[in-house]
Amino acid sequence: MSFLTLDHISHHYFSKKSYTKALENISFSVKDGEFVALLGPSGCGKSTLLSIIAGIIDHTAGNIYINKQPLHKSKLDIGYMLQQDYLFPWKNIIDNVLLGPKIRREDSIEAKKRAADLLNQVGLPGITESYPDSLSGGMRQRAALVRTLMTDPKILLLDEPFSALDYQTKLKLEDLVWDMLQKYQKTSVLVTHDIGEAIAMSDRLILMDANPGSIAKTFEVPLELRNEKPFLARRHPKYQLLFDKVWAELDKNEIHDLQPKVVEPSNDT
Ligand SMILES: Nc1ncnc2c1ncn2[C@@H]1O[C@H](COP(=O)(O)OP(=O)(O)OP(=O)(O)O)[C@@H](O)[C@H]1O
Repeated sequence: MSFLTLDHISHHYFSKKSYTKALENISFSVKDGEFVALLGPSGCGKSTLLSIIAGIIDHTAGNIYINKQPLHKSKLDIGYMLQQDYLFPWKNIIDNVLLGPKIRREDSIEAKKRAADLLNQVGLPGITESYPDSLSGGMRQRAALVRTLMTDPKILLLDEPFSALDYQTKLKLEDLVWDMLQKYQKTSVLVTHDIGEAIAMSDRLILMDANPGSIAKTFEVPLELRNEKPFLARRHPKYQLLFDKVWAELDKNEIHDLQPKVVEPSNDT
């Protein structure tokens, strides 16, 4: 059943002198518990789309539904994980991850127990009193994942969360995040430039084209890959087959002009 529905979403950025057609007519659905990856050239509107789903920016046209409710009426929490962890450097880890429950005035003893349990699950036991500056990039992203999960979001938006990490840490974190999202049955949308990451982590890939941002093609990930953790999925023969198909499609789309489509207003506007 569809949990998140985007129905003919368009978005234009306006300035005094021009406007940019960032997204045009984007429609797709994400099922409850499904993991979808958005892939496409720089500037095709992937981050804009995530910001629209998160309710951070208002789209110009179209409708978004979460669990059949219009986005602005939905009371469900949406979690956001970004390339940067945005942990507050002046707060220790436990205070950083307890920020969400504190704002929501949740029971602090219960929240602390949950935080300790989650920190344990992501391999960060005993760092509750540490400050972000004393942790590695991978550890900080693990803490950021716990902070995101603390509010028990029904939908998780992941905007290149591993792109600032070294390769080995990135592979480990892909497995960890995939595990946690499976365990807690989250509906997830991942934005990435990494074809391998998209195939290894998701159930379905949506390939976007630029100028204006639109959907070029959708690929279902074979069940054999979806049932494996990302690291093992990368070693499956069907992984390379799908990689080649996606690569060919992206390559084909490279003929498109990647400069943003800036439309100058005519004299009568
Ligand atoms: N605040 C803004 N004002 C005007 N134009 C914007 C703004 N933010 C993004 N754009 C333009 O909208 C288009 C889509 O940008 P967006 O950042 O969503 O793409 P993206 O696919 O996430 O890019 P990347 O992969 O490089 O992160 C681009 O042409 C960009 O220049």
